[in-house]
Amino acid sequence: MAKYSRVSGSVGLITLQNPPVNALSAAVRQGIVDTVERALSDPKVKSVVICGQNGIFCGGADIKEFGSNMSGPPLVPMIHAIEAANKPVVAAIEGSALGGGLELALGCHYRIAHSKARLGLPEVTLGLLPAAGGTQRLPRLIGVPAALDLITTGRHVTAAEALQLGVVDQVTDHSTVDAAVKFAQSVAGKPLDARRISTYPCPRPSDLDALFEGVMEKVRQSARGAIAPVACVQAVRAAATQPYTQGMEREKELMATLFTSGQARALQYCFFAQRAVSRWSMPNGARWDTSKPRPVHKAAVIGLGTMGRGITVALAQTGLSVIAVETQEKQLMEAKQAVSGMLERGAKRRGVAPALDRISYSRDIQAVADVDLVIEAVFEDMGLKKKVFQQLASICRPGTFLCTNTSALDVDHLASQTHNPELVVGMHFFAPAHVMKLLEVVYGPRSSPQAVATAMQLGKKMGKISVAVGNCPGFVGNRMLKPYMEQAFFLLEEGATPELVDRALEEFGFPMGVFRMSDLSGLDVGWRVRKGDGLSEPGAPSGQPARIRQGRRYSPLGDLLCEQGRFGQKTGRGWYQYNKPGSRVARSDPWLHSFLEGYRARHGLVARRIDNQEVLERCLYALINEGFRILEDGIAAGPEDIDMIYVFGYGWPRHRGGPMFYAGMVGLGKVLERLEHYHQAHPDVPYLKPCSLLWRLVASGSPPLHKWREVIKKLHSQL
Ligand SMILES: CCCCCCCC(=O)CC(=O)SCCNC(=O)CCNC(=O)[C@H](O)C(C)(C)COP(=O)(O)OP(=O)(O)OC[C@H]1O[C@@H](n2cnc3c(N)ncnc32)[C@H](O)[C@@H]1OP(=O)(O)O
Ligand SMILES: NC(=O)C1=CN([C@@H]2O[C@H](COP(=O)(O)OP(=O)(O)OC[C@H]3O[C@@H](n4cnc5c(N)ncnc54)[C@H](O)[C@@H]3O)[C@@H](O)[C@H]2O)C=CC1
Repeated sequence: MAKYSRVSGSVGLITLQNPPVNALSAAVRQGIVDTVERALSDPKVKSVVICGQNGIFCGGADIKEFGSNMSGPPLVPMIHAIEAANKPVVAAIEGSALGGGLELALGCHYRIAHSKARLGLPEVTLGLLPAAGGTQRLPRLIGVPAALDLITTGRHVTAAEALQLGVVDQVTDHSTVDAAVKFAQSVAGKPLDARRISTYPCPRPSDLDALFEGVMEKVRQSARGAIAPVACVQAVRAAATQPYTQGMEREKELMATLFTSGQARALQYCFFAQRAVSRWSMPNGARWDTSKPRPVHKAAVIGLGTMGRGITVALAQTGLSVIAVETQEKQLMEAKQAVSGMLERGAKRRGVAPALDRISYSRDIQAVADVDLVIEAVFEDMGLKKKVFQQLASICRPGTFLCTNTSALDVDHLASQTHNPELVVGMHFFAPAHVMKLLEVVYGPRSSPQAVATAMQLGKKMGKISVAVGNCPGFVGNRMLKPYMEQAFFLLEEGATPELVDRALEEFGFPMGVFRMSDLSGLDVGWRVRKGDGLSEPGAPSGQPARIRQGRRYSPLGDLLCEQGRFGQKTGRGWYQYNKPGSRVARSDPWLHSFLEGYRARHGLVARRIDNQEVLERCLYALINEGFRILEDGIAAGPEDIDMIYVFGYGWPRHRGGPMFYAGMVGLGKVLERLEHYHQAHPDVPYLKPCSLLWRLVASGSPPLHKWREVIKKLHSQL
């Protein structure tokens, strides 16, 4: 809807009304068409102001309408009618003007923004392009390079930057609507020809071809297979090289291709899934809307290694006081330096003062006695962690939440070391903790809803995408990684190379394939875990074939590399070779290839040709199958939780929506059929055996993802 009123005698005021973000639904578009017509036909009205209610101009097209039969007046002619009006139209921009909202404002003759407003064309992040003239008007207004930047990245700019770029005409610290009404009065009756952006010639930089080639190359590299950024460049190129009307045709044509693409569906799914995961629930019925978090003002971090340092930075940047505890003098000194450096660099980027004085350091765990919440990040060693939790339970004042950053250990077992297990949850950050967006909040059977709510809220405050998950080895993300990596190892045994496997996964859209990733994080990490699990004794345990452990197929390849001191980047050798320890550029290693040949010969394995399809199917479907098991076990409440964990924590390409969404896109029947096929070929690999939830979903006609919860509920009720 749009409300119409006449203010100050001669100004028609149109207020967009569609909470919470005044998205341009069919009703809003109809309201704009009607009210603009009314204002233009009222002789008492000399100028018009368009604003949005509740302090937000407009969040763009109504994304919820995209999947449905779109009715109502289309945006393009509506914006044209505004631009063609013979009375000045002023956009009063408060809060946000995004996507179609900014395109509407670009159709107006003037734009006035509040100093706190944010503007942008984020369509590319939804797999689209600004198809209501945005790709044609913006370059005409601010030039090709700046428009390309905004349109291909989708980044939001502040009002100050928008003013500097020339997107808005004025910025105010006071009431934007008052300023816009005053301004509208001052320009009433003035000629408008020079204010219609579509009539501007598009500035043509002399090196146009080189400019577009450079941008296209950059965009293709960072897009990792996403098609929308490429289409955005093509649309802006049309603005720079063709008359406006033809440019609009090109914009429409490109949008039509994007609009129906699977990528747009995946990205729009991610938009809503990202928000849906904050509405968490636990199997015992506790939920986000009935569980009140407790405020956290002061927190402690125990252990200042890789993770503790990042967590300390993230907490301090959020405005909390932090007590940072590290027992080793040398580590403490290094940590102080590293944390200060990270804070200073971050503050410089954001143009604020570094939060150095919010942190106090100590070697004595007694220093945490009066904090509201503790995050333990000592070595991944159950014995050590148990001791730390026992200490915390006796030192901290009653009611303190005790959290662990363990990546796989049993949170409930740690909780049992304290007098108040209900106050214990996992807060599983990802490295580097002050940068990575994902936080898994792990609840055990005894964690209280308030502890979960508090950790979730703290995560949100830190700018994380927090996902609440149940307690099991590896939780969600690392549990699913196990079958994925296992398949990659098996593929090497069967004839693949690390290069082949990584290439297939990187072409799929992962920033790094499994072996490059493993070299980066250190092969010794997994080795230690496998040793702890009794898997990686040198040589086969007596009476067992070398490649069988605990009754199932096992690949000792990773262990054999570690035995040679090949820990990855840190030692300059791993699945690849590096110029020197710590170097990042992975090079193919002939040693590794002959090592693989020798290994196969020793075990009587005959290398066969493996193609990309097999790599993707075996690695990804094994991972997805585990995702279904996680849903079946109730460890994740819904597929969106798993998908956001993979998108934000594991580099799953966002334009493929996350593993569970991807399974739906491929077709559950196909995933099931391929898993069965591979399981028949490898009956000693339990991860390839399709799980019962997948069978159940296929038997129920492969319902769309938003209906999976019903099937899961039924499955649980029958158990
Ligand atoms: C051939 C076909 C031709 C079609 C032509 C289309 C041409 C186009 O030009 C296409 C477009 O406009 S696409 C839309 C572009 N706009 C955006 O991407 C902005 C999305 N929204 C935001 O960034 C933040 O919500 C924002 C910054 C606005 C506010 O952030 P907050 O943190 O304050 O609030 P959120 O929690 O994000 O959002 C609150 C609730 O509003 C829902 N929502 C937000 N934007 C929406 C939108 N544009 N459409 C529909 N719903 C939207 C959001 O889901 C959330 O809902 P709940 O989770 O239920 O609370
Ligand atoms: N490194 C990673 O990528 C990730 C690690 N994690 C988990 O985070 C935890 C920490 O891992 P990292 O930071 O990598 O380990 P790290 O080895 O870099 O650091 C551990 C630190 O804890 C200190 N420490 C040991 N005992 C202590 C005690 N009693 N009191 C205070 N400090 C003590 C050590 O001196 C060391 O500085 C582990 O549980 C790990 O599984 C979780 C996510 C990712």
